[in-house]
Amino acid sequence: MFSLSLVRAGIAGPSSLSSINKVLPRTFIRNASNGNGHPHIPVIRTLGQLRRWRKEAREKGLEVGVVPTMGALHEGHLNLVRTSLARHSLTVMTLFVNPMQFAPHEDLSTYPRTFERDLSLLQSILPPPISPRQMRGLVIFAPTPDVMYPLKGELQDLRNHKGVEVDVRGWADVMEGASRPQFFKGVATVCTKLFNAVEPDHAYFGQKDIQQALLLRILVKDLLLSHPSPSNLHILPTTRSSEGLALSSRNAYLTPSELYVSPVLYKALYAAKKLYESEETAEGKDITGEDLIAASTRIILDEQERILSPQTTEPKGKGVELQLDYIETFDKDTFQPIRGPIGENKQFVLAGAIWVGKTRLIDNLLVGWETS
Ligand SMILES: Nc1ncnc2c1ncn2[C@@H]1O[C@H](COP(=O)(O)OP(=O)(O)OP(=O)(O)O)[C@@H](O)[C@H]1O
Ligand SMILES: CC(C)(CO)[C@@H](O)C(=O)[O-]
Ligand code: BAL
Repeated sequence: MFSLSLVRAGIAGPSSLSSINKVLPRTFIRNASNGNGHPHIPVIRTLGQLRRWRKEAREKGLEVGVVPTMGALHEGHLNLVRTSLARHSLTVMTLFVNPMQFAPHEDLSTYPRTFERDLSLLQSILPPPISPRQMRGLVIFAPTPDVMYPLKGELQDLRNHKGVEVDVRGWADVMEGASRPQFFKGVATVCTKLFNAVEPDHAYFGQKDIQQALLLRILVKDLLLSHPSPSNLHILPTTRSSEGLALSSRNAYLTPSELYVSPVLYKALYAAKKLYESEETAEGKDITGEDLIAASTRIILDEQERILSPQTTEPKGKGVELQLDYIETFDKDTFQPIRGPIGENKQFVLAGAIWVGKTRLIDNLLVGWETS
């Protein structure tokens, strides 16, 4: 028989659903019985429910992985979940569009919210239960803003915010932090709260947001967190479309013409990485950070010129407004920009952000190292 705790954790089979229906509060088992033959995924809404679930997992000695997201799921998110499911008995996907990381002029109100679709996608990747020993469990933690910010006040205009803000000073004000000054404060604050709430043994983030993931490693180290520990905060590679575009929830904003143009950021970063890695420059050892930035920038400016040119014969993407925000080369540990000759065996990040129409896209490539 399946035990109640296994059912609660989402790792017991559908035959046990009637028993949890009797025992668990309705909010906890929302969507418990979906009738579509897929495994159910419990949706936890409150801190109390989450803490009870976590206590049981600890008492049973079950390892917990967390995948923090803002929903509007795509294959990049699903890969994070698959990895956590494969490695740990239990996985919590958090699904919370965090107001604090959006400045008042940013896209909080239009950010895609696709909860029912997200749930179906997650159901479709859960392996069918074979035997209790082989089962893997997934729950969703989808709190309201009042659960995450119990003091309730202003969350976007931080001049008027009262309450705790977590600021990873020295790492949060360059690249993404320079373009979006309150972004990392919001991310660091909400992730500290999520880590306190879930107490995960392991946490999974995507390389697509490399600065965010590396900054969070610094956060857990500097706050002496053990759940997760810095070495258990994992960064998984970026999932891309066949054209190279990094998958992103905000890609949903792009028109077909904009989608056509969008892989230019990846192509620009890739060209600079190849330039650095080419034998010619490695032997010369004198290629500079500025050279790599210039090589990437050139590709974006050329594409900008091409799509705006009345002479262009390629209709796709024609007229799309492309705007470079930044291209940067930076040290993976200090976030300091790389300037002057890079030399050999340097570990750094090539990253950039562009506006495609009204949508801001980011991407990066790692040079001389890999994430883990
Ligand atoms: N293409 C991707 N490959 C791997 N991980 C990804 C990818 N896209 C997002 N992630 C990761 O998923 C987690 C949740 O990200 P989030 O919910 O913000 O989605 P997103 O696609 O990054 O959305 P946005 O468009 O807002 O940037 C983050 O750790 C993020 O780095
Ligand atoms: C880490 C995160 C879930 C915090 O809100 C968000 O920034 C994201 O989805 O990358
Ligand atoms: N993936 C990062 C979330 C954001 O841009 O707000």
